[in-house]
This record gives sequence, structure tokens and C-alpha cells, in this order.
Amino acid sequence: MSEPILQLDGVVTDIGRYHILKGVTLDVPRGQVTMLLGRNGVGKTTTLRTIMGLWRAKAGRILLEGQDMAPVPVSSRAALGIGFVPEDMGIFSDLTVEENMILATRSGPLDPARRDWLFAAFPPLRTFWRSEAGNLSGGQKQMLSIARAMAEERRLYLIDEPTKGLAPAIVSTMVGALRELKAQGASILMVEQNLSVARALGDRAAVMDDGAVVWAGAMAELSADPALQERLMGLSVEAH
Ligand SMILES: Nc1ncnc2c1ncn2[C@@H]1O[C@H](COP(=O)(O)OP(=O)(O)OP(=O)(O)O)[C@@H](O)[C@H]1O
Repeated sequence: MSEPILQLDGVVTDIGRYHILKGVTLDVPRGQVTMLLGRNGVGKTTTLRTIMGLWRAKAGRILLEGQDMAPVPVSSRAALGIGFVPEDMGIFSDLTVEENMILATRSGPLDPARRDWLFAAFPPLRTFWRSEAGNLSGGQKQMLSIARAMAEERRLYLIDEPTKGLAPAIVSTMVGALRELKAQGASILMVEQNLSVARALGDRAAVMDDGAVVWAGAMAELSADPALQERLMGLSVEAH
């Protein structure tokens, strides 16, 4: 197997006086979707934020294509080609959908072919292109947030709970768009609580508990084993 696009080795992160990540070790293979799973509050969001440099790792290493990220300032991490969809969506409410998209590119204008592909994946973006993003519904804002991460090709996508709080119809739109991104060979690390979404998209799974990865393997293996799901996450696909 080729070198993973992203490697975390013993990553420790404190928030204030709390020890949140206690040594996260994780490989994200190139061209695959890795689902980061686990109960509430085990450190999944903190892991993504630490990769982006929004929290500082106190110990351990984060390697992007073999390059140690420690010396890379936060402001430069996105420029390395990481598309980040934060849990709070990170969109600019006072700007139009179009302006939000343009700001998400590193190289100026949005490529027209890319824009048309995003319109096909997320039709409301076309409808509300010139509207202020603050006026969009929750589901439409989530679409915009994901579309911003996809505004140009990235080396790696970090996506935090893209289906959280969304109506089932919008969840399927989201899953469809992410499937297309996956079909293009994207490398994705995604936090997801909804196990059926995780099963639909994931190639690999890493399950966290209490600030560390406690199980990693094929998503299919985890999907097929309700007892393992129950043990690791306190729930199973059937129960979800
Ligand atoms: N800004 C903060 N200040 C203090 N504690 C925090 C902060 N952010 C997160 N935490 C704590 O860190 C722990 C891990 O949070 P994190 O958001 O990474 O978990 P998670 O696995 O993503 O959970 P969820 O699925 O509920 O979002 C939690 O106990 C949380 O309360």
C-alpha cells in the first residue's frame, strides 16, 4: 500500500487544563474515505481541529504526505490543500453564496466546470447564488459549507459531521455529493455519528474513545459486527 496521505502519531492536545487527546494514532489512506467514529465528547472534532492547527498538539506528530505539520502556521495549513468543513460550517453570513465560494478558492476565480459540477450536486447553490448566505436554510448552509471545501481540488478533505441535524432528503443529497467526490479519488477523513451514512461512504473506520483511537479497520468489518459496534460506540447500525 502507498504511504498514507495523513498520519497522526501519538497526538496529544490539551484544551485549557483538560487533557482531551491522549495520544491519537491514525493513518488516512490516499484515495479512500476514513470515518472517524465514537461516542459524543471522545475527541473527534478536537482531532480535526488539531490537524488544522486550530488547537496546538502538545506532543506527537502530524504528517501530511510525509511532511511534518508542526512548523506550518495555522494560516498556511489550508494553503497546503486541505479542505476543511468545520462543525459550525464556517460560512460568511453577510456575503452571497457566490462570494463565499470565491473566498474558498486559493487561486482566484472559481473554475466554471467545477462550479457547474457543484450546482449539479447541490442545486440550491445555483438558485441562491446571488443571495446572502445568512438567508439560507440550515441544510442549504451545510451544502454551501461542503461546496466551499470542494471549491477546488484538495489533497485532503476533513469533514465534521456533514449530516448533523439534517432532514433525510438533504442527507441523501449530501451522501450523493460525497459519493461523487469519493468517485474522483478524493482522500477524506470524516466525522460522522450516523452509522448508515458512515456505512454508505466509508472504506475505513477509526473509532475513538476517551481521546484515543481504540479500533481501526475496514468499515465493512465494523458494519458487519453489531457486537463490535455496541462495544466500541454503545450502539449498532440496526439500533440507529
Ligand atoms: N473549547 C473547549 N473548551 C473546553 N473543553 C472543550 C472545548 N472543546 C471541546 N471540549 C471538550 O473536549 C472533549 C472532546 O470534544 P470533541 O468536540 O472533540 O468531541 P467529539 O468526539 O467531536 O464529540 P461530539 O460528537 O459531541 O462533537 C469534550 O469533553 C468537550 O467537552
